[in-house]
Order: sequence, then structure tokens, then C-alpha cells
Amino acid sequence: MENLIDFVNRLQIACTALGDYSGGNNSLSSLWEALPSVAVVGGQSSGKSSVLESIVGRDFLPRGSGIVTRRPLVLQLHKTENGTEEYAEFLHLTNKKFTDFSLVRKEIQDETDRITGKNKQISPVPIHLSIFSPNVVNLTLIDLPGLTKVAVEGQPETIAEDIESMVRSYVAKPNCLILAVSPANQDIATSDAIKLAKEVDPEGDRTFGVLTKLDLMDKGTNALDVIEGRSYRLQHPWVGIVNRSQADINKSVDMMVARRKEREYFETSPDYGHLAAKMGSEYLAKLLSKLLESIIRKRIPNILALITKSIEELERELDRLGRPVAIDAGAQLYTILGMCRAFEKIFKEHLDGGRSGGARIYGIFDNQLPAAIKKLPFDRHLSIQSVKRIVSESDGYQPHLIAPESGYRRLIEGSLNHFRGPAEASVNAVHFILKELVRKSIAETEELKRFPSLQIELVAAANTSLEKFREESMKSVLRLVDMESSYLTVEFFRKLHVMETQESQTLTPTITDQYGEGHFRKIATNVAAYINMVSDTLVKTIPKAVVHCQVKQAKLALLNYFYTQISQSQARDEIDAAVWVR
Ligand SMILES: Nc1nc2c(ncn2[C@@H]2O[C@H](COP(=O)(O)OP(=O)(O)OP(=O)(O)O)[C@@H](O)[C@H]2O)c(=O)[nH]1
Repeated sequence: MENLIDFVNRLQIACTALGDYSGGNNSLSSLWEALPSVAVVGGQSSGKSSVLESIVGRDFLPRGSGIVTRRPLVLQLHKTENGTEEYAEFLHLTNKKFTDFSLVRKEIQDETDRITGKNKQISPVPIHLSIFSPNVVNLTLIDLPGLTKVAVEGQPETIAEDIESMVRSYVAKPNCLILAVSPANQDIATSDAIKLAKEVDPEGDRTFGVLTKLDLMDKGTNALDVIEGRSYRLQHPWVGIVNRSQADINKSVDMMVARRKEREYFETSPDYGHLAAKMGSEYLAKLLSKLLESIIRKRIPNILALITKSIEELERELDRLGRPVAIDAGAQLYTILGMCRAFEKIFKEHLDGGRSGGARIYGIFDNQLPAAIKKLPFDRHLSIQSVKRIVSESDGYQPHLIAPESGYRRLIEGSLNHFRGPAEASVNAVHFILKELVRKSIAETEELKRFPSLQIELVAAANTSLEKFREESMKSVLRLVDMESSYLTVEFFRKLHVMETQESQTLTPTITDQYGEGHFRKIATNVAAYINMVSDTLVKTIPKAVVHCQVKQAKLALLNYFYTQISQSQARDEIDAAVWVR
């Protein structure tokens, strides 16, 4: 049985630590709201603090004028074995045991000011205090600011409404038992606590009426009308209380003595003697403890269902977000490398097949490059006029005697220059496809989804590498073209010469033919044939160079630049760490 209240206590602590409390911001279904609790409400000076201290049997709450309780105080009482030392602990000061209860009072004041400032503001963030003592029953009570009517200096004008709405946020919860404290020396019809309890619990089945200051009633009057439920009927019987008077407090009358005096008061009272067994703070504590336990027992299945549901929701959320990343640098590096490998695998699948992309590169070699070469303006370059002009320019002042050797060379070199354009275009087109595939592969790598910064870093590093591969590829393809200009295929011209000699033996050329149109057309045809032969070669060799320099490198070394970067920063960190250690 005792474990039940303890169980709820632990859940309440967990809720506060996670920001789940009345008035707190929490998008998940609130566990706090599902936990049964007892909230103490009442007007200012109604005797709330005195009731709580009586229940605990200790003097530990801040006292003073104005609004003293400005943050909810979740007071968890844990019964310990007789003879053990009493001590208190705060959730915000774990591992610090308070055995001096005047220091507990000071800590409550300081902790209140820490959040609210000294200007008497209020805050819904609770302070958690646990008291371990053989003189308490297992019980959790929440002390709330006293309901007030007027603001004191330094307080916002809205303070009365602010307090009321905070108190309401606690007592409106169906799982909250309301300890409505009203002083007996005031008309019950004007009690702030009863007024609020009536609103949130019209049936009165979770409201406990507590009547303080019975000893302060005018001589000849008593509170039997209230206590016996005639003035205001509640499902649970009213409990009368006699706390320490201000004079007792001033004289520091011991709480245990006060409890005894209260017992004697009821036992000897002519008005309340017949109710003595059901009056007083000790009775109230036992009543609440028993009730709280039975309510908790009833609600346990619901609480467990809610916890299970929340766990499931959170597991789903976690799956969506991904598992936590380790904190130490080595493990982080391992995680990052794992993600890089996953990305590289997808990128390769795009190139090698399995995913789209690779075929577009083949499309460049198979269509774009041959089509671009076909469109080269050789017709213009090898027109009769152009050939005549280039040949005569190469001959200079003396026309060639047999074959225009240097004219041929200039015509061929000029034609070969045209191949530079399609070669460059192939390199650039493949570069563009590779960049596009990097972007696609990053987007398709599940592992990278929740690391947008890493995605940006990877894209930047991969693009830097691709840029380097493009430069290399460009140099290679242009070199292929330049190589064709550097050394012409002699074999081709030898064969040509043999063929021409055979032709000239059958035909008798005239002197005019040697420099006539036919002669230049022949030269144009010969050059075109040579260029065709080179074109066939380049259509085959340019793709080889591009694949070797760009595609293969991208598959082998796309992230090498990135790996260098992270190993350098790792080394830097290690050096930093070493410096720190020293
Ligand atoms: N004689 C007598 N005095 C009481 C009784 N209960 C409370 N008092 C006195 O009433 C005054 C106010 O009591 P508190 O317990 O501080 O009241 P509170 O509701 O906590 O006050 P705030 O926190 O300021 O709202 C104190 O001087 C108490 O000594 C009682 O039953 N009998």
C-alpha cells in the first residue's frame, strides 16, 4: 500500500523534471494530470501553512505578510521507521539532506525568488520538497498561493486573477482532491476556498472542507452548523482544526506539543467532544493518506495505460527522429563515416545500375558527342575557297610543286581545333550529371535525413572533388585532341599518295589541273577523309578519358576530400585536448 503513494511521488518528480505540471507547456498528453494529488487552497491567512505544518509535525514553511507562497510547493511525505532521523530533500538540490528545518524554510524562499524575482510575482513552476520522517503518513500535498483580493506594492494589478487561475488549473483536474481551508471565525458563505471548490467540483465529492481557527470563535458560538454539514454540505465530512496561534508561533511552541494540545482541545470541548475522533490535523492526514491510496489504486490501470501510450508515442517519435548520436568524438566519427558509406553506396548504385542516372552518362557518349561532332562546320572550313586561301597562304611566294604539304597540315590543324568544343561539352555534361546524382543520393540516404548540416557539408565536399575531376578530365580530352594535331598518321597519306599515282598514270593531267578547282577539291576531300578518321578515333577515346578521369574517380574517391577534412579536424581536436590535459 505504501508503495502506491511512493510510485505516484516518483512519477510526479519525473513529470516536473520534464516540464509536465499544471500550467507547464507540454504537447504530449499530460501524465501529471492523470496523477491523483491533494491541493491545499484557501484565502490568505486562512491557516493553510499551519495545516500543512501540523500534518508534517514540523515548522518549515515561510511566514510573513503579503503573499508568501508564490510557487506551488509539492510536498511529498515519506513515513520512515520509528527512531530514524527526520530530513528533507529538494528536487532542485539532489543529494543535499536538510536536517535543520529552518534551512528548509530559507531554501523555499530562495528558490521561490530564483524563478519569480523578489518583486512578489507568482510562477506555476513547482518546488518539490520531500520530507522523510517517522511522524508523517505517506501523503503528497500541493501548497498553492493563497487566494487574495488586492495587490500589494510591486505586484501586478492582475495578481488576484493570476493566483486564482493558477489555483484553478490545479483544482479543476478531476484527479485532484481539494483541501479547502476556511477559517471558522469567518462566515463560510464568504470563503474563497469553498467558492472555488463549488465551481470546479459542484458535487463536492472530491472536496474536503477544513475549518481552522475553531479556538478563535466568539465565546458562546460554535461551528457545528458547518462541521455537521448543515451550512454547506460536502460528500466527505468537514474536519475541524486547531493550529498554533500567532503567539504560539512567536514562542516557538513545538509542533508535537501543538498536536497534543489540539487533541486535548477536541477531547475536552463541550461543543466538539462527540466528534473528537474525527477532528484534528493528525486525523486529517490519516484520512487523506488512506483516501489518496485508494484513489491511486483505482486509477493505476488508467495511469499505466497512459504511460504505455506515451511510451509508444515517444518510441514512434524517436523512430522518426532517429536514435541518439553518441557524445564522444570517436563514436561520432564512427556514426558520420557510417552515414558517408550509406551515401556512397547509393551514389554508386546510381552509376552502376540499380538506380537511375548511369544511363544518362552513356547517352552523352552515344548521342550527344557524335551528334555534336557531326554538326562541326567542316564543310565551311574545307570549301574550295577556304582550301585555296589556306593552301596559298601556306605556300607563300612560291606555289607548292607537287603536294601542298604545309597547306595540308594547316587545313588539318584548323579542322582538328573544332573537336575541342564537343570534347569540352562532354566533360561538362558528365560533370553536371554527377553533381545531380550527388544531390539525389544525399536526398535518398535515410541516415542523413535528420542531419541537414552534414548534408550540406557532404554536398560541398563532393562538389569540390567533382570539380577537381572535371579539371583533370578536361586536360585529358583536350590533350587527346592536341595529340592528333601533334603527329599526323603518315600511313594515311602514304596510301593516298599510292592511290593518286595510280590515278595519274591512267589520266594525263594538264598543267591547269594542278592548280585548278579539281586539285583543291581533291585536297579538301583528302583532308575531310583524314578528319573523318580522327573523328572516329575521338568518338571512342573521349568517353574513355571522361570515364577514367571523372566517373571512375567519383566512384573511388568522391569523399576523399571530406575524409581529409574530418581527419584534420579530428587531429586538431586531439591536439586541443592534449593541450588542455597539459
Ligand atoms: N489561534 C489560531 N490561530 C491560527 C489557527 N490557524 C492559523 N492561525 C494563525 O493564523 C495566521 C495565518 O496562518 P497561516 O497558516 O500562515 O495562514 P496561510 O493561509 O498559510 O496564510 P498565507 O500563506 O499568508 O495565505 C497565523 O498567525 C497562524 O498562527 C488556528 O487554528 N488557531
